[in-house]
Amino acid sequence: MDIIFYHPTFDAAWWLNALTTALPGARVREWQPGDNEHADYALVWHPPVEMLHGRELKAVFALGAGVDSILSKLKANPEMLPEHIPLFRLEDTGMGQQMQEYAVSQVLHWFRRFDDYQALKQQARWEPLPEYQHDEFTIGILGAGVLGSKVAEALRPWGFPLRCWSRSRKAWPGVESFAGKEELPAFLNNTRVLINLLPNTPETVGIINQTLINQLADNSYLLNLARGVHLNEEDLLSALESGKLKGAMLDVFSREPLPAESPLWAHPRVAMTPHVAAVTRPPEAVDYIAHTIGQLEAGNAVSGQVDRARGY
Ligand SMILES: NC(=O)c1ccc[n+]([C@@H]2O[C@H](COP(=O)([O-])OP(=O)(O)OC[C@H]3O[C@@H](n4cnc5c(N)ncnc54)[C@H](O)[C@@H]3O)[C@@H](O)[C@H]2O)c1
Ligand SMILES: O=C(O)[C@H](O)CO
Repeated sequence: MDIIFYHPTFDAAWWLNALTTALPGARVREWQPGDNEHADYALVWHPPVEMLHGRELKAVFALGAGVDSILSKLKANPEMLPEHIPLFRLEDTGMGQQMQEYAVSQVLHWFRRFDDYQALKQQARWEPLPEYQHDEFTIGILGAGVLGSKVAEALRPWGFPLRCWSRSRKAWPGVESFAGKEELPAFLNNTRVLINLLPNTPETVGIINQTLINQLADNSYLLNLARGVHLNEEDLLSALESGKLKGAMLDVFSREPLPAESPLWAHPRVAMTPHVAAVTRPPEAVDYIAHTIGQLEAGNAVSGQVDRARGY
């Protein structure tokens, strides 16, 4: 079996070695421009069109959870990967735990009013504030997939009312499930902390805008862990200005790296990280890909295949 690998920043030597160990007998090589030799599988992130074009591959694996960048490339270059070649993505592979850590720590930060105490400290003010109550801190998770479910699971023991929104209804213990566009208003009503874990699709671009934010509880908080294009950054700034939103924690931005002139950098109620909420963990990713290839070779059903028409 021949496997080609391409990632703009990962240590290819490490991956080649790990894949060869996990798939004994496989010949794994780093793809280089001009390499048109046979391959059965391709492991990629931001691949050049010519890497995949014209190949009769058994499958392609995207080396991340979100497939928006490869799907938009495929839209512009459909010949790059014919529809009959399946595209897989990473499901969890350690990202779930990272999202849990991020979400739990940030929700508790807001719930315990550390943002307020930080602001008071700037003014050298010693001022105990009233406690927030769990029942006034409803947490709504947009996107109830692999990562949304892990975040819900980690938040459950903390006693906050939990709800999720997705295309189809979920039956998760302790989580109220809302499904489809028609139930979005009910999901937003009274939500105090909105956590975004949707995929980037034509239906979800710009979803966190003024209309959506206005339906949240007053003094609410936004945690964007998915993609920058989900959020209208001007509407966010207006909502912070009006007081509708009390704070935002952003990991992803409409332009990355965030341009120096963005007002988000200096905003006192916006915190941020540089798209690191959940990164690909190579050992877990290799295990997952090796297992999936083994299942595909054995003709067994596997999960993680991207539905190109749906966009995720
Ligand atoms: N910031 C980071 O570091 C980072 C890391 C990993 C993933 N992500 C992002 O997180 C996203 C989610 O990952 P995942 O593995 O949980 O994806 P997933 O495909 O398992 O889950 C997606 C969820 O969104 C819901 N959904 C999709 N379109 C919808 C629509 N139009 N209306 C309602 N619900 C809709 C689905 O029903 C599903 O519940 C990824 O697509 C990626 O963009 C970000
Ligand atoms: O989708 C992912 O895996 C991360 O956001 C990296 O882009």
